[in-house]
Amino acid sequence: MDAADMGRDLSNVLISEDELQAKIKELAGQIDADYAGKDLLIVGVLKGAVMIMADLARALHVPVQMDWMAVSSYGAGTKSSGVVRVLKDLDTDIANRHVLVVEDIIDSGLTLSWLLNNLQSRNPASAEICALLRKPDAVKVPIDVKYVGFDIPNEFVIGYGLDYAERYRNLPFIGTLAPHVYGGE
Ligand SMILES: O=P(O)(O)OC[C@H]1O[C@H](OP(=O)(O)OP(=O)(O)O)[C@H](O)[C@@H]1O
Ligand code: HPA
Ligand SMILES: [Mg+2]
Repeated sequence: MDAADMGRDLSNVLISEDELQAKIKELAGQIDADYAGKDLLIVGVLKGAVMIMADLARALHVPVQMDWMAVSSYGAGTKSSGVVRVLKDLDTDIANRHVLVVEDIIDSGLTLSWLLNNLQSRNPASAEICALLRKPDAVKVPIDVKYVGFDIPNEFVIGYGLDYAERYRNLPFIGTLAPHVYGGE
């Protein structure tokens, strides 16, 4: 796929690279203040959270350790299957640790609600969520999110870690997908 193909697949740019980076600095400032003097473990949820984890971690000033979980509920489609599968568990024992889960998006909320329950059963000192994007109109399970970057409309988005059928993750901005790509009008 070349740049022209990529351009035709995009419907529009929802959040620019500059807006993303400014928001990440703002979130990092809040996290720095809240976790000052604490030992923080940030947990990225593969694969969508790779970009936000990499940029957020570099914007933080508090010392952190990084770990990763891989879960999948979307497979290759644009709808959550509702079934969360753990593809890779943490390497770290999180008992008595301050844990901040870093996610690219809360859509239905099914993934994070399941994940938070799972992590809480391991007795961390605290477990909070930082999500770059949230779709308020799509949420099916209420989730207590401490840090949110942007509330966005209920449309399928791509870029900055977010994929459609494993593509577009490397776009540096968030865009919406043209309906022709996934079989719409
Ligand atoms: O709130 P929900 O409706 O549960 O959707 C959010 C989840 O779906 C996506 O993951 P996906 O299963 O596509 O895996 P990926 O990160 O590897 O793309 C996204 O990265 C979140 O983890
Ligand atoms: N885009 C990409 N992946 C997703 C989305 C989305 O809008 N919602 C949940 N996973
Ligand atoms: Mg996905």
